Amino acid sequence: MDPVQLWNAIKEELRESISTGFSFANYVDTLTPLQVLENKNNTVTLHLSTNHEQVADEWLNPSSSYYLAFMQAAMTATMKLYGQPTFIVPSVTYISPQPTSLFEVPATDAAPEQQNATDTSPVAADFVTQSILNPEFRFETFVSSDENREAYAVAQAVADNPGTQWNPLLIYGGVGLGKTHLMQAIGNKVLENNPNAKVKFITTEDFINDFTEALRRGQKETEAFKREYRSTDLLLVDDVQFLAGKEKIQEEFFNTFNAITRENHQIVLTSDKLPKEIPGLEMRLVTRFGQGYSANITKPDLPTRVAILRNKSDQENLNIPNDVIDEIAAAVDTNVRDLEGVFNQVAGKLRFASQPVTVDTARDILETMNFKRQRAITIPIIQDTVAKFFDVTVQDLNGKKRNKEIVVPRQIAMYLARELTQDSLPQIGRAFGGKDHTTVMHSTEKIDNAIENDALLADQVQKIREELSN
Ligand SMILES: Nc1ncnc2c1ncn2[C@@H]1O[C@H](COP(=O)(O)OP(=O)(O)OP(=O)(O)O)[C@@H](O)[C@H]1O
Repeated sequence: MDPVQLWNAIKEELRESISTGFSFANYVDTLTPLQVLENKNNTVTLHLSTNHEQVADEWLNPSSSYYLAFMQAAMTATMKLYGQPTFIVPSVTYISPQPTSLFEVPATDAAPEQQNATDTSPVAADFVTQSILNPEFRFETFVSSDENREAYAVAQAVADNPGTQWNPLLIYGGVGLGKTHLMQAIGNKVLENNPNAKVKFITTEDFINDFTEALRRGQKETEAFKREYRSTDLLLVDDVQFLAGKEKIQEEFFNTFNAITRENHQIVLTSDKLPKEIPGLEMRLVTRFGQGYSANITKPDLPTRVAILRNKSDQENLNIPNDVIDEIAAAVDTNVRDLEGVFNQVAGKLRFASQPVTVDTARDILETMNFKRQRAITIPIIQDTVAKFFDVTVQDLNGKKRNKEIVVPRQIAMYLARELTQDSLPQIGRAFGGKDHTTVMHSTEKIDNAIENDALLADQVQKIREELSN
């Protein structure tokens, strides 16, 4: 969730309750969004900062705060707009005092160069985003599986020996699949090994905002921005696809990148796609981003989803029954974030409602959260249905027999697995007794052609499809 966007939405809500003018300008507009953290207990923490001690006091003391209740109400209303039944917790950090007193409006209109014309002392970059690592994002809490094994291994190698071989490390893949988790695990590990290391985690949006703000403030602040970023031992930048099409930012990013890697310091990037597929990313950045190691993370298959849920249940000492875990894992095949969302609801029921969680409870939760209540179609279900349809056994489908009575059903089962599940070719191959992905490819092509030319076979495939969807 983007902190700036979220904060803007909350501010819109706040306008309903806090009168615009004096109060709003002093207690709301003086807050800067830093980061949104999604917590385990189905809450979200919005980190805000202020340079004014009095403002921080107002938001941090529930007993004396006048506005906190309004803030809380605005946040809850906003999260509903986001379609999430989530509570949000504000966390306000007070960052070094500014020379202005609380109710003074800073003289932003004066040209910064004029203000500082004779002053040559360096300026602190205290306006840039503060780096906050989520302590939960560690290697120990990450479930390693076929879909992320390579990324997991190289991330560990980078954490143990930053700035050596894999620089930059780029982790890429779809939303909610663990890219940020792995990236921050590197940061946490590096800090564990060397608490004095300068580790900076930011989103690309933070980088853009910080640079824009530095430019707006003037030359000394721009220098301070450069010093701050270029002196990091480990720079972690999330979602570099958002650099797309921003020429001036890309130039600054390029220079930052070069300054850090020249010192043999480490950079880790995440992206939703490979750099060469990011439209509007300059060639020199495409080349730089690809010069270290690029590791892909793909969607977790069913056994991995089960393992992630089991792991979370154990970590939180919840003892969730296996059939409940299977039900959730089968229904939520989008990404790990969604999986965690459902898990948190179940965990909440166990903790706060102190009621046993059954498969029916899980189904209700899944339905409320718009996940299909019926079982997802998985490879074992397809194998079972196809085997019954052709009167062969699942062992035959997974075995090596080459007679036509077995080969055709096996190919049809692979074809349907490709069509009806999210599993990759290698995953399907493995599920059919450890076959190579080329065998799966060959089988799906064969059935594809046969459907065109063989009406009987096309009809059989259609009947199985219908059976599966019932
Ligand atoms: N393999 C895994 N083991 C344990 N937890 C995981 C795993 N993969 C993802 N998660 C959890 O899923 C949630 C989403 O992961 P994360 O924020 O790292 O996704 P992302 O790939 O960075 O997504 P986005 O592109 O939307 O930022 C986090 O709470 C993370 O801890």
